[in-house]
Amino acid sequence: MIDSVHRTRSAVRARGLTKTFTRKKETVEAVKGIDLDVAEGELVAFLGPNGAGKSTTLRMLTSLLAPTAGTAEVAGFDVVRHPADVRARIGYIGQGNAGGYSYRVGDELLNQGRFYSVPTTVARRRAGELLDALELSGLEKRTVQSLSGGQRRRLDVAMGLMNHPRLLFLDEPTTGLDPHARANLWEHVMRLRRENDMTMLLTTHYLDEADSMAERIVLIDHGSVIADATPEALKREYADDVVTLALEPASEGTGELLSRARSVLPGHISRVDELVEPDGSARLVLATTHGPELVPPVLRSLGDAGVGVRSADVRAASLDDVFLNLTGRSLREEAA
Ligand SMILES: Nc1ncnc2c1ncn2[C@@H]1O[C@H](COP(=O)(O)OP(=O)(O)OP(=O)(O)O)[C@@H](O)[C@H]1O
Repeated sequence: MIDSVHRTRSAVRARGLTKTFTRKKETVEAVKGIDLDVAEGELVAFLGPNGAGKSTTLRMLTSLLAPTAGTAEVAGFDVVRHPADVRARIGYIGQGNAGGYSYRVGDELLNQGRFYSVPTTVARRRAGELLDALELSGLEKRTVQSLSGGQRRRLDVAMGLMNHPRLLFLDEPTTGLDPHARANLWEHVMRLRRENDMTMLLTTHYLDEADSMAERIVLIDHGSVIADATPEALKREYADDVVTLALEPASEGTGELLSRARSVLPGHISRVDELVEPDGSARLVLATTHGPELVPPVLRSLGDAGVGVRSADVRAASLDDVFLNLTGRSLREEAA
């Protein structure tokens, strides 16, 4: 009972959060009045194209950047009026590597502890625990510049956790890492999250990462929230699975075959497209909310009507489809 009350407390609450940058004569409306609630214990990902306003939002929530308008409370404190209270309770892992290149790994962690006023003996113990937890043991005496990209990013995470935060902000934690290093970093971060019961708010360009890691996705475009739900709900609401059926050739001709096939399809299909290859072979492309479940009844109906099916392929709805349907643009292409 107590736990459920505790869990529904708000870790982040923003209303009308706005940031306008003005430089010389240029004005950039980076964030346009975002409302956001993150409950304690949630893992929320900001997903959006370059320049959407994700980092600017994160920097306002971590008190690093003053909003132009609107309010935000983080860990119960107003980010403008009580920035020190906010910073004492959060960890922030920015886009760039935090470690000073010529400093030693161990010293960087102790310096970070000092920055958060963690007593030295506690900081030493904490640094040791984090080095172990993030597979950095034995590297204390190495300089930051001698670490691999993945090790450096793990050091960033360790630095962000020196003050034992319950709320962690990560700005593109895995950008630039190879798939193995990305998976490795996530494994560590998720374990530390479980062990420390942390709330997490992160930004990412990687659709697969947001899809598999985030409990909730806040889709941001041009400084505004365009959707906010679980990955499953977003895909159900804004995208379809695509079922492609390659048909067996028939003597009656491709046009007649396709119209006979179409006429027996079950009702709950959002869209049917026909593809005819140069060699005359035909495919039906069906957009539907429940692709895998649609295949058996479609095969039965086509079979009963004497339409042979050579192969069936189901492509599950993706977050890129969601973004495409909401904005007309592909996140995958913009990221590339
Ligand atoms: N200090 C600044 N001065 C002027 N404009 C800025 C500044 N910081 C960000 N911007 C602009 O604000 C907009 C939002 O930038 P922001 O970095 O928040 O986007 P983002 O979604 O995090 O992008 P990315 O995924 O590329 O990091 C962009 O148009 C950017 O050029």
